[in-house]
Amino acid sequence: MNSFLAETLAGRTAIALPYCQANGTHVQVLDEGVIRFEPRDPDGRELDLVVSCGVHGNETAPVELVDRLIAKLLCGELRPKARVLFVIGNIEALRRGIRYVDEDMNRQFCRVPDVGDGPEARRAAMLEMQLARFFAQAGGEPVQRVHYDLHTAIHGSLIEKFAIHPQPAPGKDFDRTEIARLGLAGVSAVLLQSAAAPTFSLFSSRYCQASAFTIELGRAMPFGQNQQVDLSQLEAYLCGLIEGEQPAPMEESVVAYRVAREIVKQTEAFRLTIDGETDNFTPLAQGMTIAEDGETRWVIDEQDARIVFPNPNVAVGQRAGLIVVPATPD
Ligand SMILES: O=C(O)CCC(=O)N[C@@H](CCC(=O)O)C(=O)O
Ligand SMILES: [Zn+2]
Repeated sequence: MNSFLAETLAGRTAIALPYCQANGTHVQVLDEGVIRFEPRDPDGRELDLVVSCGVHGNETAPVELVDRLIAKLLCGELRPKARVLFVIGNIEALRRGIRYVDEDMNRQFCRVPDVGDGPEARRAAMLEMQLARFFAQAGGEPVQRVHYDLHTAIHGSLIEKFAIHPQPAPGKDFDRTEIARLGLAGVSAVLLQSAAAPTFSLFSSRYCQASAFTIELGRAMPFGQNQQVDLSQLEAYLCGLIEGEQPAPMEESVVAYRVAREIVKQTEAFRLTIDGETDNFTPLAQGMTIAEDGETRWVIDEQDARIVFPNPNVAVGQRAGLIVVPATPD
């Protein structure tokens, strides 16, 4: 049998009623690239978990990882104790091996009622509905809700695996326990967002009350060329969660940075004055100019600043980089 990913990319999705595997696991394909697994007795579970990947079509290592997890569940090697929803995000972009077809899908979330009519905007709205339904359907006592949106980065990085934790809703705080747990998955840093970017993880955090993270897992490569990206620790961690483990967080294992400023491209004149290939987390000296856009200059006034996601080739109005600084513990 072909893998779930291969069938999905070939356009052979069979959306169907749920069925029950020999080991009691309930399985349902809910849409193209969206599949749910539930234990025989979901009331005893401790976790509802969403793992998404391929929101950017050129970031394939996490998609291969998700496909392996789905295969293990489909053949019965993994028996879920948690409810799990897997999402393969931008299928058409994955087919073409490009970041997006029309617009960056990871800027199309939380847009109700102004949903656009491009393919990414429509897909994002459908995925929001799937997540909202997945979390709302949970019966029994309320359980922990977690969403990991898995990505890889355009550039190299001085910290290979890091997470972005969306800005919490007013009155809420960052989830320190789930941040510390990420250390068990091989993630060594977290960026605490200070503004609401319309990403998939912001959606599940704000609208589904999930502990949500975008996770960067190395460098973006085409399918079959991800040998340099070692996801074994993350894979083992996710298998454990799916099988009902509630691992103790690794205190102090994840270094926290705060997003001090977002560099937003204002016009087509925008340009970086640092090398566009600069690695993520490269330190920036105080006083240096890192970008300009007509009369506007981005000068580093923060201490211990570092650059993350430098990219002058984004659309006007989008983020062209983040300036981050060490987060002081409260
Ligand atoms: O490497 C890059 O420049 C971009 C990598 C990437 O896709 N990052 C995500 C982060 C999303 C977030 O801030 O939560 C993105 O830009 O969508
Ligand atoms: Zn991405």
